[in-house]
Amino acid sequence: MASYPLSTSTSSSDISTPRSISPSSSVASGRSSHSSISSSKRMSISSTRRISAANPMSSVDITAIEEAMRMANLDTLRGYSQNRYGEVRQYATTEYISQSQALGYQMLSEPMWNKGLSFTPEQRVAKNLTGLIPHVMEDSDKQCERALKMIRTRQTGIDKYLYLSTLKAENVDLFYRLLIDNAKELMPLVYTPTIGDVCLQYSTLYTRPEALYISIKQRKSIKTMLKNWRYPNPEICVVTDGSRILGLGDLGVNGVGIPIGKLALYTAAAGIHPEKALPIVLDCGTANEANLRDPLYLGLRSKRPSVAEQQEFMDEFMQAAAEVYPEMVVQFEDFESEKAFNYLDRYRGGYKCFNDDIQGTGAVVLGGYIGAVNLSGVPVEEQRLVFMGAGSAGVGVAKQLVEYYTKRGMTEQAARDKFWLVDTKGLVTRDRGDKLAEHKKYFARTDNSGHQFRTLEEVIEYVKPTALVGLTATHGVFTESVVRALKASVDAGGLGRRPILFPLSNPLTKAECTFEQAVTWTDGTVIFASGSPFSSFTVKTSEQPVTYHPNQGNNVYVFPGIGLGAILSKSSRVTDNMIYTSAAALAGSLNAEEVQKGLIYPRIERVRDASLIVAREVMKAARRDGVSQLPEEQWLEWEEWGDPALDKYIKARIYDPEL
Ligand SMILES: NC(=O)C1=CN([C@@H]2O[C@H](COP(=O)(O)OP(=O)(O)OC[C@H]3O[C@@H](n4cnc5c(N)ncnc54)[C@H](O)[C@@H]3O)[C@@H](O)[C@H]2O)C=CC1
Ligand SMILES: CC(=O)C(=O)O
Ligand SMILES: [Mg+2]
Repeated sequence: MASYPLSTSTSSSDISTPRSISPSSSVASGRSSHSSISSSKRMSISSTRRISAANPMSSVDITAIEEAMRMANLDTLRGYSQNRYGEVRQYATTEYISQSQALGYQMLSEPMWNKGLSFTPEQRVAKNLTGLIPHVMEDSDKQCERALKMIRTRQTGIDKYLYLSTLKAENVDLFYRLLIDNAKELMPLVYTPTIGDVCLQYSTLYTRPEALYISIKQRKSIKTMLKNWRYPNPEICVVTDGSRILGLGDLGVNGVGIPIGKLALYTAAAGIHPEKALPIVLDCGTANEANLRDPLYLGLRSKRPSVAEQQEFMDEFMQAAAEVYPEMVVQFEDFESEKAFNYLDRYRGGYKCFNDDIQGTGAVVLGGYIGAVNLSGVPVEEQRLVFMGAGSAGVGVAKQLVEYYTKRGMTEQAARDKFWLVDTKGLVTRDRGDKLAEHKKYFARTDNSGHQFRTLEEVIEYVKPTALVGLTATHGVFTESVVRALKASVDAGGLGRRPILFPLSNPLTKAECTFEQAVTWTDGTVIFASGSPFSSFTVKTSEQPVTYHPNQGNNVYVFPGIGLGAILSKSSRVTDNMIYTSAAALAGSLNAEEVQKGLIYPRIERVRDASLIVAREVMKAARRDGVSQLPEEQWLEWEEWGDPALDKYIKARIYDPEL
């Protein structure tokens, strides 16, 4: 057990000092005063000044606090202080019972400031923490070891998730240190697949708010609700209306687990500061009968209103968000297909926004496809792709791949002809007889000579594809006969060509087939990527066992870098080129070991490295498209020094938890 001598000297380094991100001059404003505080507990400006002068939180800028109070029209102060950016903000938790004790408890109860057992002796004395935490001082490794031990003793994914969630609510640095250093083990807990189970039960599991919950019933106060967010000036927001959560359907407000999880990955994978991440669920009711019947359900107990009314609400949200947080990039997540396409078209010209399911998924699959084609032995021009699923993800991916082909010089028509999309009614054709959703029309085939192909087997027999992509949210649709037919159609000439098989639906229970099935049914030749992670699979042979490694084809490899790139380049819009570039950057981010292993994505442990490369290239694309609002001199300087200068800029601005 580590021990240390207690010293009475105070440290010059203050925990509240900004660390890795450049200071901002913005201040919290517009908050209401808390008149319920008894007068004995109130602090006047002068007492604040006295506290600040007397105690070691000496970096607090009194002028800025006074300015914040003036703007908020406050005559009493309830715990304003500065965060790491130098921004003034309000403590939600502060009840000043006595100055000396309050300071220590504040440090421990504020998750962004709590350093657990890492507080140095100097900090413990300076912050009046002595006696409030055990004597031992531990580095981050030791504290992570304890947390990992606790996680591993828990039996279910949800129990592990709940432990992690509590940790995040208590000690943000420790949570992110743990997540970053143990990405392979822990990412499936805060993200897919476990987050799917969490969303299904969110209303029962709920213990504390972690997002903004904006209901259509309170649509006139969206701005007020946005301003009520705990931290000032968020830079990235992930918003859903819960209408298509992973492959689990309409979960209503329970879908909020997705924005929370995605933003945890923004921090872990791209170093967006946790204070700058804003998860939002727009509650418009739900079509989910089980939720509507659940007495514990936390959302509006009503069916969704008309599409037009939901759109009006979305219009109001987008306007309010841009007004309250003009710098914030908005990521649309898990909106049901029609809305997903509509909102992207509607807002992308006027706001800084992108759709992760359409554009992020398009980019991540393109990134993996580039590597997969190289491994397959089938030249890219000869590839023929069948997509099972023609929703926001299926169409988004197919369109991104069409762009890839056209950038390689193919005509748009020839590129489009490489794709056969299948949905619940069979091959999507112009003359199928049903009213095709708008987003499917682009890929509707006209070369079917009036014949309608109803099953995937029929489509494979007809198309003879080289690649099969699943985005159906339906487990088991890649049957043994389907996968064997794919293999046969790729390897018809016995040239050792390999099939590309991407069952991409989430969570794991919705994957179109498993990794083990894919390996077995293709005799180990498959090039495989799934949306949620599968384990490696070892086949025992008469000689020595052969282990096959799956890839995870999930938009987590691009959305954090797209968001970070858009933020750091101060982009006024998220352009198609920024999205496209993210795919190319991802494809180029594998290291030699990964290439040698036959992977098509970097190992998930390296997602942070990949995100930084993606962010850098997205920034450059923003500049090329004329949407970066960084000063021209800055870009000229980077041009002289090249990528290392830009990398340095990015690295200096990202969050790296220190304990
Ligand atoms: N790996 C990744 O990064 C991503 C994975 N996804 C996953 O993709 C899935 C689909 O998402 P969306 O396109 O947004 O959903 P969606 O509901 O818009 O589309 C689903 C499509 O699949 C079709 N479909 C459903 N069952 C089918 C069946 N048995 N046979 C043939 N077609 C069938 C539907 O007709 C529809 O065209 C979800 O599970 C989602 O989690 C989505 C985004 C990213
Ligand atoms: C990964 C993701 O965005 C989805 O499954 O919806
Ligand atoms: Mg999604």
